[in-house]
Amino acid sequence: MNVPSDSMVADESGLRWRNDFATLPPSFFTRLQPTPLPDPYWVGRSDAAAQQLGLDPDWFASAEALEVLTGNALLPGMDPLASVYSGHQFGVWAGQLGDGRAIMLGQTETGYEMQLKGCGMTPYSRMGDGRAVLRSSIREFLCSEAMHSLGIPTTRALCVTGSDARVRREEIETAAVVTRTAPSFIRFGHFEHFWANDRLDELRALADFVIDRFYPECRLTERFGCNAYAAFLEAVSERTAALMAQWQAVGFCHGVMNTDNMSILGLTIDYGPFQFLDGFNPRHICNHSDTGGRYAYNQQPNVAYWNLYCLGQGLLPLIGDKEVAVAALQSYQTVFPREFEGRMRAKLGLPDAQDSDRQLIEGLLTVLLKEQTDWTIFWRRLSQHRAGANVQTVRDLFVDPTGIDAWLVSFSARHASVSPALAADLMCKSNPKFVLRNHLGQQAIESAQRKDNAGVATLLTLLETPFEEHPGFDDYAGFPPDWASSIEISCSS
Ligand SMILES: Nc1ncnc2c1ncn2[C@@H]1O[C@H](COP(=O)(O)OP(=O)(O)OP(=O)(O)O)[C@@H](O)[C@H]1O
Ligand SMILES: [Mg+2]
Repeated sequence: MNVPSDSMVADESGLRWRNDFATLPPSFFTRLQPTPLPDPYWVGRSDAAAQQLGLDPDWFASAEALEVLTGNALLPGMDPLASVYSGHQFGVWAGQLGDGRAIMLGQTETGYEMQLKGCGMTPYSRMGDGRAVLRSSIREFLCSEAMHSLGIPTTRALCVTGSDARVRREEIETAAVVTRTAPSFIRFGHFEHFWANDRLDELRALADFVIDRFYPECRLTERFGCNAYAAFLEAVSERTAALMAQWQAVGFCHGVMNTDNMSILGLTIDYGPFQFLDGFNPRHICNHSDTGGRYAYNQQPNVAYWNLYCLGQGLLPLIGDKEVAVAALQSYQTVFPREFEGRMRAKLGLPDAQDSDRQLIEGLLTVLLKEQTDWTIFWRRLSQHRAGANVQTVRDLFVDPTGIDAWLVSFSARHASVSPALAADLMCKSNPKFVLRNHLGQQAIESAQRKDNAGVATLLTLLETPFEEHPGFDDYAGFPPDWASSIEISCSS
């Protein structure tokens, strides 16, 4: 393996490396090298993510990139490390966790951390093997880029590489590595870790690190008696509320909302057993391991709030007053509904708010619930109807159209004062035609397991521009086939 050297010299990748996270005290991380995988091959690559990083396109296509992004070589200036965190899993304190299979290679000068997921064991691997399998890596890769293109805050994925190295799960599978990027991978669990271990100096160092880089406005607050840590908690809570509104509006189920999977920046992080809703079932549970439904679709906003309480508990020694910490969490209760209604209004093509909108939204959800109408297809057909298509395409989605007919009357009445062109445009930009349904991912995975990566590339193209029509690809925007309901996605990855 190459030895890293001079940190700020641009290398062949076109990037200059630094690592702000490594300036934190040594108790935050362990420096270590990824464990190589034999004979890596490309599975999927996102040129859009590469461009965001400022990565040289020729280098990204090179054999060296394949080795570096599998963890088999380092570029000069990379400073690989795994970080420690703790967390609550399924509502229970789980103690120390950490990057058990993820290693941060460094941070680009443009401000993105680059992390390999599945690149070998770390001191935080516990019983795990440090690896990720091909199927879960493809899902993470595609969904990261899909969410980004939907305008939903997320960690991104630069590429997936595979290897024939064998990995044991329920059965023998092959290994893969996803390269992820984000301004920071710090989670609520990082704060909980230093709180639980009574390491207040480190807790403060972490909070200051995050505030200075990502929430500098908290230093200027006059709220909470000029308490920057309380303002920080409030800001994280509001970002999280906004994220939850986006998840709910697009029908995204995360599946494992443990506090170690909650980003301090309000990003979607850790694509495991996620799913986009097919039919509208608010109680839908996407994670086969979640037998109690803790992370069901309709629980997500409440669970996020619960997780924010855990973060608040972790920050309490810095905030200094429990009542202030509780007050800092209060705005979640107004920001989430406000953001959710805003997102739903956009889906309905309404550029401004009226008091009756909540009723319109709730009325629609009741109608969709009755027959568990397909979430994505309904919204797309409604958008097309507003753009001029016959309303019958919407009515066809219902065995008994009585409810939707009544609702469409109030929808039309509400639209009487809205420009049709403006409404149609807003709806077509708010209601994607393409989302990463389980069966689409599954088909691409099965091809990739036979070393045919064309399906991954096709899906990536569609998901990168999910609001466009893509003539000829309607099959990817259709109803899930019957066999889709038998796909079981669990925590196994
Ligand atoms: N195969 C594995 N080897 C080592 N550690 C693992 C493995 N799978 C999961 N872990 C660790 O178990 C904990 C919980 O796993 P979880 O599924 O939430 O995370 P993950 O998918 O590995 O990673 P991330 O949250 O970074 O996307 C984390 O500390 C994670 O690093
Ligand atoms: Mg995780």
